[in-house]
Amino acid sequence: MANDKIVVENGVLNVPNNPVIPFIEGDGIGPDIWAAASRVIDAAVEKAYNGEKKIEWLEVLAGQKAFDKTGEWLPQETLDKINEYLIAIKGPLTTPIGGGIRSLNVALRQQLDLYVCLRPVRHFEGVPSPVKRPEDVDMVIFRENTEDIYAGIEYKEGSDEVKKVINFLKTEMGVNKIRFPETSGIGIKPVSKEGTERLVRAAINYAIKEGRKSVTLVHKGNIMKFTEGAFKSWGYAVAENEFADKTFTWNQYDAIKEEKGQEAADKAQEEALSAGKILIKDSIADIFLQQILTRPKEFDVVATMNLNGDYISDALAAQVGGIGIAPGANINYVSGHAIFEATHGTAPKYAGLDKVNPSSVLLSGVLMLEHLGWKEAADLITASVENTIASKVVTYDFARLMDGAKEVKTSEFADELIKNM
Ligand SMILES: NC(=O)C1=CN([C@@H]2O[C@H](COP(=O)(O)OP(=O)(O)OC[C@H]3O[C@@H](n4cnc5c(N)ncnc54)[C@H](OP(=O)(O)O)[C@@H]3O)[C@@H](O)[C@H]2O)C=CC1
Ligand SMILES: O=C(O)CCC(=O)C(=O)O
Ligand SMILES: [Mg+2]
Repeated sequence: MANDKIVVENGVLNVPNNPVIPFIEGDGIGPDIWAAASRVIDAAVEKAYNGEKKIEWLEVLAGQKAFDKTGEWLPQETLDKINEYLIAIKGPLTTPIGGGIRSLNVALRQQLDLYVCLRPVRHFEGVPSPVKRPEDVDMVIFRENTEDIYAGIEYKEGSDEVKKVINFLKTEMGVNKIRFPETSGIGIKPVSKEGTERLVRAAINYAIKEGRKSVTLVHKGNIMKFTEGAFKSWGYAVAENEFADKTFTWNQYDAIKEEKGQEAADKAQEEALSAGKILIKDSIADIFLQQILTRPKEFDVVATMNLNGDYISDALAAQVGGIGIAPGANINYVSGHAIFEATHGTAPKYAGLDKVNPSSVLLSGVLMLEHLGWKEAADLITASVENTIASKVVTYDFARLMDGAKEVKTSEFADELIKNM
């Protein structure tokens, strides 16, 4: 069987029938969930296309497995292979806290410039949830993936570097409000116009393509004016400059209100929305976290910076059953590179127990199949996840919250998904 490369031509993916797709198994629970998810993906592809299409998986190393075999945490060969084959999928990788190596997950996103972290959040019927109407949650998070405080520009307390930075801030920049300068670590938060524009552009393009109603820019711009506040202003400008005929912004609403009064602004917004325009609005991050719980129906596509997006992803995942079922993708819409990955981490206490829910990495695989245009296979998996959960055969995370559920292992859940396909 001929192996082949996925290529991007004029912005469109060209996917052969036997594409080579690199995978990183991941640390901790990675091997358990990847073994289960890859079996389900293969079964769905086989069933959807009667053997005409098949993914040729290519293992690439990162994390502990890479270190044990090569002495490197993220070998150049791994980056080269993903670069070459364009699309990859990965399990979670461990990041030590408070020292040690920087996040390999973040490094992969930065080095391949995968500027969008796409995390759709929807409810599957029957999945236990802490909220009354989890079905009201149907949001798609566009998290900026390459900058912000998450970029890892940090200087350790007591180091020569931090002394230099603090001295520079004091003497060159007139900063006199570092409360304990002798014992502070310093983190730097770069947020750029270009980085914001490409993220918000991707979110609006997605909203247009998928017939979504609004894009909410989430920021803490009242406090961090030139990073998060600028994100909001640059975001509105993208909508107004590049999507004028397809969007109506709260910025425009405010301008009309100022000039002609509230009634005129309400009327303009109503007319725009009934003409099918997408509402571009914004929300300060703290109240946003309340409102996604109390009024989730008001939110649709969400565009935000890296750290906010990290918090929001796990908070929203909780509302629809937890991170065991929350998928994700890291994408560069220009180069065509993408790495699909679970939202959760390595859950070390469950490593090797064949216990956890493989749905997060599996549904990331569904996103990947959709991205490849292999919708039939993607739909088979989605329907099987729905049916299997409805039959109450689930892993521990759901079983502990469901009455009358049968708890199964990770591998058994995969068997059940394949059987129900
Ligand atoms: N993209 C990535 O690769 C990510 C990597 N990480 C890394 O993972 C490591 C551990 O992080 P931690 O903060 O503990 O977060 P984790 O997401 O690894 O685990 C936290 C808890 O979430 C639940 N959980 C996670 N995955 C699953 C699953 N597949 N099925 C069911 N439940 C699940 C478990 O809850 P319970 O205890 O209630 O059963 C688990 O104890 C860190 O090194 C961190 O840096 C973290 C996030 C993303
Ligand atoms: O890289 C890590 O260890 C954590 C990343 C993370 O939490 C995320 O991307 O959601
Ligand atoms: Mg996270």
